[in-house]
Amino acid sequence: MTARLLDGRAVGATVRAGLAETIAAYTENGHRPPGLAVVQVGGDPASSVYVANKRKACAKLGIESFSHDLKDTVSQAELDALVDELNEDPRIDGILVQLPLPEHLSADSIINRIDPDKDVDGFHPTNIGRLAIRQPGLRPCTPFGVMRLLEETGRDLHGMEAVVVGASNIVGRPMALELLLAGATVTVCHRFTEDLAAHVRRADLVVAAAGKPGLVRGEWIKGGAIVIDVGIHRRDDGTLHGDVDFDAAAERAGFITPVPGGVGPMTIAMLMHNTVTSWRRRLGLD
Ligand SMILES: Nc1nc(=O)c2c([nH]1)NC[C@@H]1CN(c3ccc(C(=O)N[C@@H](CCC(=O)O)C(=O)O)cc3)C=[N+]21
Ligand SMILES: [Mg+2]
Repeated sequence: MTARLLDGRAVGATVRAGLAETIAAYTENGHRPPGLAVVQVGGDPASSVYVANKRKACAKLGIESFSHDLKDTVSQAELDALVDELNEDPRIDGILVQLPLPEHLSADSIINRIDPDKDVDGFHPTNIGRLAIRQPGLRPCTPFGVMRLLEETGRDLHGMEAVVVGASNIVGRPMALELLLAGATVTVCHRFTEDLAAHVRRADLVVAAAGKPGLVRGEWIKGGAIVIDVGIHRRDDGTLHGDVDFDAAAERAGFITPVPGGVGPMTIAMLMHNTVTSWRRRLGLD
């Protein structure tokens, strides 16, 4: 392997340590701690593990977490009422409603209902709009985490040919906006793209976020390119894999993220970052 690893666990830990310091400095001066509300609907085991990890990460930093575990039979009206209550609660700086939601509930309507200044996922149309016009509010966590990882490469993104594979609301599209604002020339590939290989072969930076295991082949990677893998898939043997054929890509890339241990831990770190940003703004600390 020739690529250098972009270690999301290590960079995420650095981000979290910085946040812990900020929180300690202000709470020692008598300010209330940051508060994050985590709403989970139904008891999906994978989701529960993930939510429990977020709570632990919060506690370690000095963020107070408020858990709301709702039955999967909860009505839209009840969920709406909870979001309204959390929007008004002065102890709460961030609201995260774990997705996906059961079929009978509308994720769009919940995302739209969350106060954009408490939308620590960065999913609200206001926050996506702010990003699009370079007035970032709360930035979507996964693309934000990727931008933080890219800093580790020390490379200048200006003029770089960046190819984003996947155009989802929560990763691909905001990722393209982030890279555009950073000065890259951005191509977004998606299900209707005719020759994915041709686009990837030109890329100095590839962000794979299609949700298809092994979609991006190692032989497509340009020598020295940066490869960021947002995909996460569990095989029957329990091992995790991304959207990139890692072993072959690592032979050619300059930098590459592993799965696990790459983008995933950065997403959580940036969720904490957004919670602290929202808290500072709410307390007038900036
Ligand atoms: N409102 C909302 N916001 C989210 O941000 C959100 C969500 N809903 N629903 C579920 C997805 C999934 N997601 C992950 C974040 C980090 C890891 C992560 O840290 N993964 C570890 C591996 C974990 C393992 O071992 O299973 C890694 O990549 O190293 C995984 C998954 C955030 N999500
Ligand atoms: Mg797609």
